[in-house]
Amino acid sequence: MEIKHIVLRHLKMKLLQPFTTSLGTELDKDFILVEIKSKQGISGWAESVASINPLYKEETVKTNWHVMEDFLIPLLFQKAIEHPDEVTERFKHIRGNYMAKSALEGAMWDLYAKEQGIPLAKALGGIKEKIDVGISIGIQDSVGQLLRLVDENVTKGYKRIKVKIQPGWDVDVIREIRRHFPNIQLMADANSAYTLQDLEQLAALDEFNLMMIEQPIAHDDIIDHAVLQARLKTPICLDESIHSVDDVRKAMQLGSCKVINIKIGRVGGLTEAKKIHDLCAEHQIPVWCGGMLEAGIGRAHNIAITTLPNFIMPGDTAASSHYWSEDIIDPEVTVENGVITVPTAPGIGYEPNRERIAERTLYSKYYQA
Ligand SMILES: O=C(O)CCC(=O)c1ccccc1C(=O)O
Ligand SMILES: [Mg+2]
Repeated sequence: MEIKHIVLRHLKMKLLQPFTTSLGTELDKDFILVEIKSKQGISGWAESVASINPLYKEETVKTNWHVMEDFLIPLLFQKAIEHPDEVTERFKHIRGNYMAKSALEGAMWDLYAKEQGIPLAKALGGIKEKIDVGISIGIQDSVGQLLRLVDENVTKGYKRIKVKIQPGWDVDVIREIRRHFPNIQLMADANSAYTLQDLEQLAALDEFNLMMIEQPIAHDDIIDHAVLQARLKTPICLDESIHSVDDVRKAMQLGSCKVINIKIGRVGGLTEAKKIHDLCAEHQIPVWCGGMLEAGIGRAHNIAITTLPNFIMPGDTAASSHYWSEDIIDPEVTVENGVITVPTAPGIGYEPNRERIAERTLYSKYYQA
């Protein structure tokens, strides 16, 4: 792959509904869109999942821009890259900054697949033509409102319902959902809202047959999670705590979880995501693809990685229309009865819509190789 230039764009998109978690409420989505153009005129695309505030993880739009501009892009320009796996190697000595690395690496993967003339899913070793998806529902003003949303999305066919929980919005809420929907695949995500002090409250969730509870305690912990998992029947799924295949190995060794949420951005890219997938498959740990309220290009990357065989559980990759009045790709991501048909065109398989991208761009900058 021969890079001609890289374009970074800061986009802002209005969410159709506010998204509330234990971390706060999101009304808009700010993100960096990466376009890497080759000398042959092909563009590889990816989104960074870093948001405007350092609430979910430390990275933000601004820190990503700084790290990409001052460190990662110069490294990409240093010498040619034959295969996207080399990007991870090239970035290895730069600590952390997973989302920044992942956005550039993902654009290189898209470019690579397009140069090969194959779908990104295939380039990654994916095998599924269709993927099952679920939906993530934020904290609501009332239980009645939440029940209406669960009903709406179960009716649409989503294969698994995830609800956000926090102290004061947990056991009673889950009990109500179960009373109305005894048989749905249901799970809860706490985004680190609890500590080991809340053991009783978390153990009270055991009677509701949840598929899993996601990241109940600290964002940087795998030790207390192991203590907690030993006391819970409900499987723990780690999200925030996992940045690498080594993190997963250690979490498995300690017994910190039974399921892994793979987010491409959180683990530094598709190459690392694949490694995590493979290690989990080897140890019969199911994985699923998390979401970060991505626009269409990030969504397309999530769809591609989900085609790998050990993505056994439905992911958070809902339809474009769940988030946006208009997405930035053609066609939009659509979900039929909880299933997405994986695109077969080369690369991410959806066409970025330059007009809509320009309308949503607050700032952009070119970097010449
Ligand atoms: O619909 C989605 O993209 C998933 C939404 C979601 O749960 C989420 C969104 C933003 C940040 C963190 C999380 C999470 O999985 O914890
Ligand atoms: Mg989560």
